[in-house]
Amino acid sequence: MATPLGIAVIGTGRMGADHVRRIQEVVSGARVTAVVDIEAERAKAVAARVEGCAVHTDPAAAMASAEVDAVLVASPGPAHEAALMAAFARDLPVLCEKPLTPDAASALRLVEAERALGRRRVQVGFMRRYDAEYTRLKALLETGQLGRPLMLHQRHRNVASASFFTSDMLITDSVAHEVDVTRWLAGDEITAVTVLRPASSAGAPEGLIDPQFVVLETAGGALADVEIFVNCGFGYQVQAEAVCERGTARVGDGHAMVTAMAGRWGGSITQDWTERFADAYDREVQAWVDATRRGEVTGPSIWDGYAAAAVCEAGVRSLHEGGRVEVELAPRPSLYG
Ligand SMILES: NC(=O)C1=CN([C@@H]2O[C@H](COP(=O)(O)OP(=O)(O)OC[C@H]3O[C@@H](n4cnc5c(N)ncnc54)[C@H](O)[C@@H]3O)[C@@H](O)[C@H]2O)C=CC1
Ligand SMILES: O=C1[C@@H](O)[C@H](O)[C@@H](O)[C@H](O)[C@H]1O
Repeated sequence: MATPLGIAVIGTGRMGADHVRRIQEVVSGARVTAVVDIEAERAKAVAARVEGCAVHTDPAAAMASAEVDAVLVASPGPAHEAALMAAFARDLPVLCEKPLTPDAASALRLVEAERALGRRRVQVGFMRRYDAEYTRLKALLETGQLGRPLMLHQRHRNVASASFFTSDMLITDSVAHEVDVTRWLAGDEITAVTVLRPASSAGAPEGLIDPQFVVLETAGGALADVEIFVNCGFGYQVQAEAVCERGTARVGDGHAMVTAMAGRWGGSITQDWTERFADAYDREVQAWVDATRRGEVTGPSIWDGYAAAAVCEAGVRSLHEGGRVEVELAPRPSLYG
């Protein structure tokens, strides 16, 4: 394809607007030809920065345009199913922000709909798979030098949660990343989840169960623990340590630069995901554009999105009912290996 890939960006909030900027200024081989938001003024403000960009309030209307070759979905999770079904109706390739959907049933409907098309059309936005530190960890584990991973310790801290954040969203919106990382690094499905509740922080909004402590079990017997704390107040920290048979490997300590000055030693902590994972988002979107222009779909699949949704749903049950909840996955279609 000699002409740039024409992309419709659905949802022009924080992530959508950042992806529009990325496609226009960082990524090669693509341009934004349409933006969509149910808040028309927000979409118009973003479109005003892009020459020749159409504005819509309905995703299906944008997808009907001959200028749109592919779709980037950055609306909230509950709106993803409708947007993806509209893209499937036009057989358009999609990069869908995580979570694929907030529950397993809707995610499975999407797996079935893609399977009915007979080929993959969707890459799910689990961007940590494109982060330099996480890809090095994955590559090291794949060499086998450390032996099998037995345990994975993960920490996920946000400075403060959004006003609409619920206790369930700590799992479905935030821990969804660690669920994907665990499946990806272990190369295995997660079979059970236990969510424990430490005392909630006085810094968290009234009624929000924050922090939470999540234990994931894999089919091969590995254990992963995740501390999720979305009102830690001090910084954005995402860390993972793999404990293997012959050694350990750890990423996310944030020691990219350490300064020594005026009798003090130390570094700074990133404040949010747009800063910590900026390079990962760039690589993720470029990889999607490149694959789409080759007529391929790579990266995290709709199955990965479904599996994460099923694990998160089990986690939400454990949060409310207590105890260990087993994950029930539908049979994996051959399309997903
Ligand atoms: N990969 C990552 O690290 C991150 C991913 N996300 C994901 O990105 C997505 C968007 O998150 P944010 O940008 O933070 O949310 P946001 O609330 O800032 O923006 C969402 C936008 O979508 C619009 N919208 C709502 N329903 C819509 C619909 N049916 N059709 C079109 N537009 C609609 C809203 O009006 C709003 O402008 C979510 O799925 C979220 O989980 C968010 C933050 C980081
Ligand atoms: O995906 C993201 C947000 O939606 C979520 O709310 C945050 O907890 C994550 O750190 C961020 O990467």
